[in-house]
Amino acid sequence: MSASDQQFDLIIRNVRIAEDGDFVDIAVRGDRIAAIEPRIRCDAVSDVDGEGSFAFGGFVDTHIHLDKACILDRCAICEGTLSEAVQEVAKAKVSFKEADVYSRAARVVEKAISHGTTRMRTFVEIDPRAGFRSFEAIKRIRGDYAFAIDIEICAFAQDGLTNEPQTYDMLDAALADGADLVGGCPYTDPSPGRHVDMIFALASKHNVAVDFHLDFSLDPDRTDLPKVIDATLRHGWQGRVSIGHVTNLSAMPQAQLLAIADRLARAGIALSVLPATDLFLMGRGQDRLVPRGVAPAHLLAERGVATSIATNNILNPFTPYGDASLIRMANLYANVAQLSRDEDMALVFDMVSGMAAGQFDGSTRLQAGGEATIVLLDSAGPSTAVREIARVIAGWKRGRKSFDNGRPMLDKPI
Ligand SMILES: O=c1cc[nH]c(=O)[nH]1
Repeated sequence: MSASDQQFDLIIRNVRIAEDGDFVDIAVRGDRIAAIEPRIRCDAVSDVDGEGSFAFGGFVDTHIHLDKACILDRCAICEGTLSEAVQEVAKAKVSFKEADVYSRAARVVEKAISHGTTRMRTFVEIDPRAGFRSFEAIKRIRGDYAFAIDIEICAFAQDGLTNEPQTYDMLDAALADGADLVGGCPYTDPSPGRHVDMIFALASKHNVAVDFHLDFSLDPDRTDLPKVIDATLRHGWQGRVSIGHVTNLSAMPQAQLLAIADRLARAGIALSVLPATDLFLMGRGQDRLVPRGVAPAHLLAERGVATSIATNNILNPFTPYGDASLIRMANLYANVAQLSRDEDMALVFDMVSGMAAGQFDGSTRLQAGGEATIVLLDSAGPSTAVREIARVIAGWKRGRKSFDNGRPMLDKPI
């Protein structure tokens, strides 16, 4: 039966769902897409003119730290190094209160929603300094903003495990109390190999995915990656492991890089690249020709590695900038990676949308029968959106309008 003459809750007319594609209408009933067809004749409770915009399933942020966002006023940045950032946040989190974490995280989540993000994975530090206060706050954020965004909580050991065994028990408790997955950071632990094993022990016990901050240096020979690959294969965790940063990939000869890409693809390990942080923290100590330190995710994606570009930190010593915009991150990555072809732009768009969603077992493809989570961009399609940092117009989560940025209006003199 054609969609015409049927009754829908929502119809969004005159949108494209592919670069420069034909215009279609998207009809929604309840929380599902009922039809995507040209010129649907129907009655709908809400009838929206998409005015030629590009419709897709929303941006997916695979790696963000909501708990320590917006704390520039509490931290010093003198060196701009990784170790300074870790130490400054370790000091600051001692005095984090639940209400304070909630209000800073809410500020960032609301920005992310208005920038078209419909899913995110947030790390939350759980250790003797942070206690469970950040975790409790972020659980409330997850519930309160579920109308617009799906938030995954990764219980995270930022400051080591073997040096602080209490953290292990706290992560264990968080995983029993609503954390979705577990995250580790081998490079801050005196025993990185043991750290990797402890994180996998928690993942096995709770049957959850794992996400590591990994290899944050420019030394290709200093790496914990083989340990993570071995543990992934040993535990049969293919498709359930992500690694973030891995900045040393940017310092490798291409043959070595591609060999690693093939190993990652075979082990089903996904890579998140965080350009804003990596550009800020890498290459300190050089007064000229500062290295970029951003892993070339597009080259790994071409070898079959699931890759994503994410925002990471916002307004703290790891990244003293940020607005939680993934289309801005995509544009930054394309610029840093010196990309120019349409197909590369489309790949970069995929790394903040469809391919990123794959890391969560999800999809952002708009299709009849699929979830009616829809975001409109002022663009002819993905490639153009990355080039131009397309304006985000409005979005619906499971069929319900979740935000509307309105249309810009020029007031020309008459
Ligand atoms: O260890 C790290 C590196 C980057 N960003 C973090 O939050 N932690």
